[in-house]
Amino acid sequence: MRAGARASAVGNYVLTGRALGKGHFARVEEATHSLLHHKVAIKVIDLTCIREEYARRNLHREPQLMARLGHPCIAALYETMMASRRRPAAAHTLRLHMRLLQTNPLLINNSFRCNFVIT
Ligand SMILES: Nc1ncnc2c1ncn2[C@@H]1O[C@H](COP(=O)(O)OP(=O)(O)OP(=O)(O)O)[C@@H](O)[C@H]1O
Repeated sequence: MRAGARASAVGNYVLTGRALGKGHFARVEEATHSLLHHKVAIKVIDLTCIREEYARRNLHREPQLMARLGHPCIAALYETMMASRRRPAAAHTLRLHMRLLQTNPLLINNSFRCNFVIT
């Protein structure tokens, strides 16, 4: 954990303070399960940044797809969680708890090809 950073918990997971990456609407952070001690990646999607009605309506498509897939190229999804700091009824983040990939998932080894199409 970074010097001066405070440990914060998401359910049973404690954020380690290590940022794994950043996408358009999300940041991805490393966390450790407080009882099982295994590490996961938590993708925190900021719902307040999503303005398009289409994107809001289809918010759960990514996790629904992830939950159906099992492949070494795709991080397994463990759990999803809607969260709000103040009002639980007005969730402002969607969190995806997934397998921590040890290498950058965007670097694809030339000797390995994914032979499937997601429709
Ligand atoms: N399961 C994971 N384990 C380790 N690092 C991860 C994992 N998932 C994502 N990351 C890191 O976080 C970065 C951002 O992930 P995210 O899924 O938000 O990005 P993206 O797909 O590139 O962006 P977007 O979905 O906004 O187009 C990735 O490029 C990767 O470096």
